[in-house]
Amino acid sequence: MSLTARAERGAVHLGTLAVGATGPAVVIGGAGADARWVSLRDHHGRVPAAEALAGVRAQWAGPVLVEPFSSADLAEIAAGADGVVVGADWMQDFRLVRAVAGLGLPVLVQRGPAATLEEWLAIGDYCVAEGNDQVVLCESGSRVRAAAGRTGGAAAPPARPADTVLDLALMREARERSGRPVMAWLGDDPALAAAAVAAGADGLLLAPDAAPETAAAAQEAVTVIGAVTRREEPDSVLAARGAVDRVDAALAVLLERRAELAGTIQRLKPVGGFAGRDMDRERRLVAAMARRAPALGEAGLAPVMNAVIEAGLRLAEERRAARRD
Ligand SMILES: C=C(O[C@@H]1C=C(C(=O)O)C=C[C@H]1O)C(=O)O
Repeated sequence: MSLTARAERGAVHLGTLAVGATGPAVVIGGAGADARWVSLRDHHGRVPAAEALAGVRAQWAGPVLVEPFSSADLAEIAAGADGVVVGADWMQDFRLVRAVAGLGLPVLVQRGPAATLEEWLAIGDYCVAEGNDQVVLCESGSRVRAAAGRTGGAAAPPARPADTVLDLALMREARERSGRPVMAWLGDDPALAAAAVAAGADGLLLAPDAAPETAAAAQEAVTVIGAVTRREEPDSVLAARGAVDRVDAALAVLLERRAELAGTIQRLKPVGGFAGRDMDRERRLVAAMARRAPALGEAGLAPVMNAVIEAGLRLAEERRAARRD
């Protein structure tokens, strides 16, 4: 079975950002993300939505989502945000969810830490019943541990990984059952970014103030792991070049790793470097690769792999010479 899943969600547009389209997964969170968000619950309702939005807009021209504190925030959110976050801690506040859905903005529904798949999907259907089908589902973890060292106040979304465990199987099932784009909440910890992308996440949700390094690590997973596991279907030169750039990023990571491993073999073989070249082994590895790259085939792969192998051997010989100096 192929690892590559076809991306075929009904896309949801957060301003200019398409979530669940045939392009790459998106990152929403702090600096370095594709979109930002702000939670008014972090401020316990003391900061008006318009003020919070203005604060983000002053430093960021892209899409902005807002999690309301109460229904009093909704008019200002409707006037200035590109989407609304239904937080994990109040996913089942039906009155507020209904009012949020009624704004007509895209809604990102975080799964409550004890909510079942059915309860979570029902919130999406609830939005649809309000005439809003612009729904993204965000798996946000189940509470499975004591809330040790939990920070951010009782109203803050659960901070991974302190007390919650992300359920990527549930996220994947939500995607299959609902046909909606799905995301994974990573908070400030990018450790599961690669796993989430590989499990089919259409996006990664980071903490609103996630460190730039967290956003960078999430983007790297979207790029490299996405290139391997997510089949993009670009329909323009620009989009196709973006997709090629992601595949090249993955190739670069693998080529560097391959050169290291081939270098290890040169050091361990009785005769390493160009002098110990084993053309039979090279032909066999090209044949094995051709089974995964049938369109290129052995004829297409052989010159590519010859160049790759020679680059590795040159690097190994340079390093050997440097060790001798
Ligand atoms: C790494 C080796 O040395 C050389 C380099 C190879 C490679 O980069 O894959 C393959 C065969 C040899 O010509 C090896 O013998 O396995």
